[in-house]
Amino acid sequence: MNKQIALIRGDGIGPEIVAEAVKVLDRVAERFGHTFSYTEVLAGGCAIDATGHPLPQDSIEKCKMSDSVLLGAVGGPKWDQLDGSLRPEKALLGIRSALGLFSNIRPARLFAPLAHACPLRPDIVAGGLDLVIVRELIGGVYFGERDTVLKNGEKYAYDTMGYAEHEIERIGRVAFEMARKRRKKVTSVDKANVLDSSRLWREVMHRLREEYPDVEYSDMLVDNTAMQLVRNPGQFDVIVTENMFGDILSDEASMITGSIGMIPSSSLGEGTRGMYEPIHGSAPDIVGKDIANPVATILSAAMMLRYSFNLPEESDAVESAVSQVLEEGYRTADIMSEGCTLLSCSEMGERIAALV
Ligand SMILES: NC(=O)C1=CN([C@@H]2O[C@H](COP(=O)(O)OP(=O)(O)OC[C@H]3O[C@@H](n4cnc5c(N)ncnc54)[C@H](O)[C@@H]3O)[C@@H](O)[C@H]2O)C=CC1
Ligand SMILES: CC(C)CC(=O)C(=O)O
Ligand SMILES: [Mg+2]
Repeated sequence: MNKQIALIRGDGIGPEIVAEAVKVLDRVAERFGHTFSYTEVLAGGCAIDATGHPLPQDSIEKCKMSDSVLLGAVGGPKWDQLDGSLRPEKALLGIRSALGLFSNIRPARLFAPLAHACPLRPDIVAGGLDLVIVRELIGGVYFGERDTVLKNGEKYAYDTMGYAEHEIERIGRVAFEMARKRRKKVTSVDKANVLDSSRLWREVMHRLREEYPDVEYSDMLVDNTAMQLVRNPGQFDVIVTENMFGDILSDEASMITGSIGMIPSSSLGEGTRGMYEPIHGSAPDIVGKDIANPVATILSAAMMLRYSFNLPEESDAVESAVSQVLEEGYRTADIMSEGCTLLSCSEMGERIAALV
């Protein structure tokens, strides 16, 4: 199989972790007889430095011409003072929107050997943890009308959260279909006690659940969900929620895996072209030290193999290699525990690639 992959290395630790995922993809290509070729795409702070814009039109075109996109992370303190539309993070929102990637899947799975790294109580962790957050990705407050205006002699800034029925329905379907392949349980998370957009969210979800009588369904308010994720994460199978709630809850859920460096993601729309990225950011505090955890990016590449290229065996091989490395006691600094062997970012990538 020949595939063209757009690589957005981005900023901060982005280039370090993407390099490790590429090592793993190259090993997959070698072992299974595929050809993966890469197109370098500029987006984020590095694109601002090179072109003055976080997402040049040429970058969008390159992504559209590729079979899929692998992204590290964008942003960092160097660009923090820039105005809203010129910020590196806008590149991320821009690509997601330009490619129509409404469905962001963020699996939070505790690998058994990392149970010790999980900050939750052992009795909560016992038996394993495995949930998926299905996050709506191109609507809600990150894409709503916004402005900063002068009001009563002072600055007033606003952002608006809004959803159309069809936007809620299509992400709801993704969640119900996913639940059918898992433990058949959907928790829809909203703030329907306050927000109109959440009340519509709930109305559409309730309509949809009639089509999935085999799936257990419940509503949960987002503040309660934040608490329940720590108190009893084992109660969740598939969580479906709007853009910002999903963003926040998935960072929280990463703690059940031991580290934010462990959660991958896929972002898909109607077709097979997707964008794959770790859920974390550019981690400016550890950039250039070769200590970042590349596993989330490597597992994102595994999701690309499964969902965009329909290569389940190859994807399984990558996930098994990650499991094996962890079982053998190799760790990056963020998941290090006593008796284990500390690896750098690049050593971890090489070790996983060697086991594919
Ligand atoms: N998808 C993206 O490109 C995202 C970009 N950002 C941007 O990244 C920059 C930094 O944001 P923060 O709030 O600091 O969030 P962050 O996720 O970059 O870092 C939070 C903490 O987690 C650690 N961490 C993150 N990834 C890690 C990894 N792979 N291995 C080990 N430790 C890791 C960092 O060292 C830091 O202590 C900001 O400019 C932000 O806007 C934030 C989130 C997502
Ligand atoms: C620009 C932000 C929405 C990125 C982020 O935090 C995320 O997608 O998780
Ligand atoms: Mg986030």
